[in-house]
Amino acid sequence: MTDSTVDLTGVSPQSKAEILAEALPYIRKFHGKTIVVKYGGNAMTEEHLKHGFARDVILLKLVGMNPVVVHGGGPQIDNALKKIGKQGTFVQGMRITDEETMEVVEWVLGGEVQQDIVMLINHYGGQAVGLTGKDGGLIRARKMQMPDKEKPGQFLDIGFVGEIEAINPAVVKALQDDAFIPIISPIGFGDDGQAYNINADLVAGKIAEILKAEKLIMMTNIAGVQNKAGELLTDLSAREIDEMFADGTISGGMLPKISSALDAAKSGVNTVHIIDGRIEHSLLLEVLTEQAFGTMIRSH
Ligand SMILES: Nc1ncnc2c1ncn2[C@@H]1O[C@H](COP(=O)(O)OP(=O)(O)O)[C@@H](O)[C@H]1O
Ligand SMILES: CC(=O)N[C@@H](CCC(=O)OP(=O)(O)O)C(=O)O
Repeated sequence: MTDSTVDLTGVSPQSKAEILAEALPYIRKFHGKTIVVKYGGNAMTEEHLKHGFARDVILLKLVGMNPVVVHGGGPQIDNALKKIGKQGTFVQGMRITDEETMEVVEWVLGGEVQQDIVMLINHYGGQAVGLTGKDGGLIRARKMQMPDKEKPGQFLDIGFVGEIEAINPAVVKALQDDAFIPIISPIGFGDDGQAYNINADLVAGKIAEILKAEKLIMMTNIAGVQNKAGELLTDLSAREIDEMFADGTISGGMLPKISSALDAAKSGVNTVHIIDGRIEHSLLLEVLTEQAFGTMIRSH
């Protein structure tokens, strides 16, 4: 048994068959549809989760869906920064990115993390191709203007953090048509060739929107969005999200996540989910079963 294999010895043949049969309507419904998966750095901290994820993505592709993976790597960047004696600092969920940090970000995201995912998917028999925003002009970015909450009308300088100016999905579409699985690193490029560090949730949301994805699934390190009392909210409307932003219930990395989830839902992505990527095969559970899971973001 490999470390990504679930032990089914106690499960009866009948139950195994039922699990497979339950997937059939979902396979039919999502056949030929694009599923954008945001694979957060916190959902890839354990080796067995990475193996399980790679196999899940291949399975979705093999049954006729078009998975597109946008990966993060926040904790992995933090580890690399620690090695050079630097500490990661965030403002409203965005990493302050000086020149040295940008070099680390490019190396960790576009190198280590992306190649790790590509290698695992290929190891299990899929055909993954790694892309950064530079490839095929995929992500054009500019320096992010971050409003200073203390000084209305002014902006904070958070370095080489980018916001998306435009997405050119041609390269992703070409790969999809050719049975490849695109693995996208959230690094954008300015017209002058400057690389920008973009929060992976923003890239995933925008890619889902541009590709007219059926689903956007954000895999993170928490069961879903919680209210002030710490209870899991199984679905959230735009109005509820506004209230939670206003009263501070949503903070840190959840801020860009919810914003881009809501933008994607409003822009026509049919279903948007925030799920717990620490659960083995959470991706399959979300796409192929009736299991209610995580938080669904509604556009109205
Ligand atoms: N209302 C909330 N509900 C759930 N998580 C929240 C909330 N507000 C802030 N968070 C934080 O957001 C984190 C997820 O964002 P982040 O760490 O950026 O994840 P990822 O690396 O997967 O993008 C959670 O682990 C949690 O600490
Ligand atoms: C600007 C900014 O904050 N960029 C992120 C990019 C990686 C990311 O988003 O990773 P997760 O999805 O694992 O959080 C960062 O530097 O951490």
